[in-house]
Amino acid sequence: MITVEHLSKHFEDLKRGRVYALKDVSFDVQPGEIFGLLGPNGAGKTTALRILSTVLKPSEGEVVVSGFNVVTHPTEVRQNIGFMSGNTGIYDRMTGWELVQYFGRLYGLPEDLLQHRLHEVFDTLQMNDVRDVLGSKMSTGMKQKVSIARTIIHDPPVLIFDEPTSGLDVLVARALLEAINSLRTQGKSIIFSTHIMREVEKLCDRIAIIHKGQILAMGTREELAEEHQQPDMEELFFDLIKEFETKQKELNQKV
Ligand SMILES: Nc1ncnc2c1ncn2[C@@H]1O[C@H](COP(=O)(O)OP(=O)(O)OP(=O)(O)O)[C@@H](O)[C@H]1O
Repeated sequence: MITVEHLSKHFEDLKRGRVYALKDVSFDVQPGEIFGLLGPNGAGKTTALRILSTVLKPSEGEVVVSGFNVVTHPTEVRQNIGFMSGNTGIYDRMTGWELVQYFGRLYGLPEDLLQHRLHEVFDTLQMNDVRDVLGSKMSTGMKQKVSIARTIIHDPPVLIFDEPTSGLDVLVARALLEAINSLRTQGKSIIFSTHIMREVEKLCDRIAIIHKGQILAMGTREELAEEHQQPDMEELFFDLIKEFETKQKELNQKV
């Protein structure tokens, strides 16, 4: 489970001065749920996910992952999460099996448990054909499967996917989304960040629309449609952004 409360993050940028990547963001993700962070480039998605995975520290607010605070217990948080982005690396000179095994060892899994998990993960993801293939010889689809396998080898309760389908063809992307979907049924708490509306519509139980570091709307598809009287997600997305920009402009004119 993940809880994010009043999270803000700013950077001191040489050119732009203080930049708020996140402003007072709150949400939670429950076990067995896929929570979608939907926002355009620069919305703050990556910053939020980096804080969740302890790479960055919050400026304000509190983030708790599986009962551990990201600032005070980063090691425990890292043991409880799996992180996958679009460019999760595959090593040319390792086979699929060797690479996932290597990551299992990095996570400190005892050898007998590791061997059990390797068989389990390769079976579940139906990737025994990649077992002995070197990274340099893998297709994009194979690489993605190995990336997921290395993300889940330590069986973490929380999974974070940052634009995982970027650069993939539709078939590979579809297979990846199906794999993520099956992780939900195993009771994982999953965050899925993307700027692709269709992915969110298909996959996510709840959605937060994020823009310029702020959550503009949050809920299930049905709740969002009802609340904003707009059944079309894409239209809803553009309406919210337009409304936000108009308000910002008015505020700036007043100052
Ligand atoms: N280290 C940094 N220094 C200064 N500004 C930063 C830094 N990291 C992020 N930002 C700014 O914070 C804002 C949010 O960036 P972030 O990368 O989180 O967005 P994003 O939603 O992930 O977008 P993208 O899909 O383009 O990665 C942007 O304005 C970005 O320029």
